[in-house]
Amino acid sequence: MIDFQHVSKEYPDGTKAVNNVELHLEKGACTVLVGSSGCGKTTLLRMINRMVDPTKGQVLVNGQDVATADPVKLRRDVGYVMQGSGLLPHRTVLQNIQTVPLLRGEPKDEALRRAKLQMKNVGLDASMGHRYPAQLSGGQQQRVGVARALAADPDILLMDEPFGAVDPLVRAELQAELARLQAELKKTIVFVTHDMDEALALGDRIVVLRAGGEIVQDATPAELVANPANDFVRTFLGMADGRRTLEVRSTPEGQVVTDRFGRPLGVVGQQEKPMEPGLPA
Ligand SMILES: Nc1ncnc2c1ncn2[C@@H]1O[C@H](COP(=O)(O)OP(=O)(O)OP(=O)(O)O)[C@@H](O)[C@H]1O
Repeated sequence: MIDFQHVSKEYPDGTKAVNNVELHLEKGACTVLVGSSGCGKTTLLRMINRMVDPTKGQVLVNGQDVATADPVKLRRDVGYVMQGSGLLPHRTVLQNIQTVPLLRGEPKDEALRRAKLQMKNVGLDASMGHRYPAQLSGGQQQRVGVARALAADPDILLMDEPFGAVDPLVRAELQAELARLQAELKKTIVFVTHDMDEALALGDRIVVLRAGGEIVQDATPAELVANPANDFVRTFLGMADGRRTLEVRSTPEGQVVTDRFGRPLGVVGQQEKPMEPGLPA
């Protein structure tokens, strides 16, 4: 679906942001690029919709080199959500969400219908449609940002630290909403974060990067936690300090899951798992 082939980016001031990256992103999956500040995540993301052009190598979307695509059309066809939502301040919520459908020449009533549907999809009350972005909370603005990106019905959704500026509770809510939406929509999502918990919550695949856009590990969340490639990944996961090492302890009250200090975190799940499709009952 999206292929980075020997991709490098050197900015005009000589900064080597990304060096010889080889990466394949699956259609319909959420791939999270995770790594500390400045490791090249945003640079990689922006190469997909040509906000940044590589200095070497190629980025292919469905087999086509994006360098040969019209950048304006590409940006309309690829959804983009960023931190701080990037909403137009003098346009209402509904006007913001309708931007791309109207630019594409869709009839006004169809664009409005789609905008209202997307507001509902991201959990925004219809009454907010006529507010301006400054009249919304940070979390609500991010929801509008997601609705705006989805209103264009893109196959690909690029998300650059979209929930970075909201408090932890709202952030967890937004992550859960996105996971719910994605289970239904199956978009190809590329999600950038420096937060490993967020990566584990959302990623079908997680690509761990370090300085210079070097890929340290590309794995499913379970593989990453079970088999971190090296100390860098272990530290980034918080395994080096034991944060993810949980224990099951027997107590007079029953079995309890604790952290490495013995602090109770929860219990071992008792819920029945749904049967795999196709297996005999
Ligand atoms: N326009 C630019 N000109 C020069 N250097 C740049 C430019 N944009 C980014 N860089 C540099 O390229 C490197 C990678 O930046 P990038 O924004 O891709 O990293 P990041 O992993 O997304 O970081 P963050 O998590 O802080 O957003 C950094 O060293 C950054 O300073």
